[in-house]
Amino acid sequence: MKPQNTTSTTLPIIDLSGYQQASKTQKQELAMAIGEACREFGFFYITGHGIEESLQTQLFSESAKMFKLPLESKLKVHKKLSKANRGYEPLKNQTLEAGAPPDLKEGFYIGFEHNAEHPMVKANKFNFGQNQWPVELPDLKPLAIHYLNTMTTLCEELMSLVALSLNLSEAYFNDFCHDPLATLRLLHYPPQPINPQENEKGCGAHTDFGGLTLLLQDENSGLQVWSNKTNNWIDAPPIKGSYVVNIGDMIARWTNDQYRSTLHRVINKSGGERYSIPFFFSGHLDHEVKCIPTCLLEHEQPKYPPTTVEKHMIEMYQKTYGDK
Ligand SMILES: O=C(O)CCC(=O)C(=O)O
Ligand SMILES: [Fe+2]
Repeated sequence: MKPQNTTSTTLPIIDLSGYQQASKTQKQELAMAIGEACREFGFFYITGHGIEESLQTQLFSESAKMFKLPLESKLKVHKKLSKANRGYEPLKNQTLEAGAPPDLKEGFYIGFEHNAEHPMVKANKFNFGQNQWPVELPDLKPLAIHYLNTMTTLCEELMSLVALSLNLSEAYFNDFCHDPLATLRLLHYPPQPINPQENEKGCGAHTDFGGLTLLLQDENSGLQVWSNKTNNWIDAPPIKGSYVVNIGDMIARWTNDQYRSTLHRVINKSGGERYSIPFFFSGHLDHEVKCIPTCLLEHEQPKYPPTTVEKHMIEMYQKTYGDK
């Protein structure tokens, strides 16, 4: 159906250095660059984001240790034992591309460490609850929680730039950003088999469900992004220290697809083990997601009915996990 070769087109790289001290004009310039990338690709890299490389390296190191634990240890923290989808998911547990074989990846889900008294936990909100931590790795918890908090702040900044890029006030998405669902996912991809089943790959073609995804990759390529312009897959190779940022379904719904929630997939042809760490910023679960009036062009109708963050997230988990 779709050509399998990739082109050498590259995704834009946006340097956020100096964002904290940026003038209004400088913020507008950054916002313009983000807007352009969101319209054309729905994907871009960020550098100068302020997340220290040593933190990224430590997290990769803990992640590799976690996946190297005996299966028996990992199964003790299987995500099916958690009410909040936290913990380990074995290889081939999720099918991100409908009709394709299950994904050749294993993962580990981490969220904010809220206690049972937190209002969102008490209200049984989707994916709010306790984490599960492998006893063998005492350093993982403080590191991952610190990383989650830092990434959340970065996403708040990016959401205010997204707002500016749409000619909205910088604070437009503040309610969305309040008490958000934010998920860290440690991923491990074994090498692509020499004789894969038809359409079998690390991660099937999919769009991300939430607001923003910030992906940290190790040195191994594998991520490919669909380009509507060239009708082809574009490689998104790792750039040391950077994040690949992509727009999730909610921003596409808000903007009536002016900003793209773009298909992407992973084929780990590196020959070695590939590790990646996506951070999903999904926002406040009760937030309504419906077309922003100023994003509707003349004579256009909203393409998607209004929904809430929570409804959309539940629907997407059901779609990709089936009864698992
Ligand atoms: O591992 C990657 O490079 C991408 C992962 C991804 O797209 C996802 O988890 O949604
Ligand atoms: Fe994704």
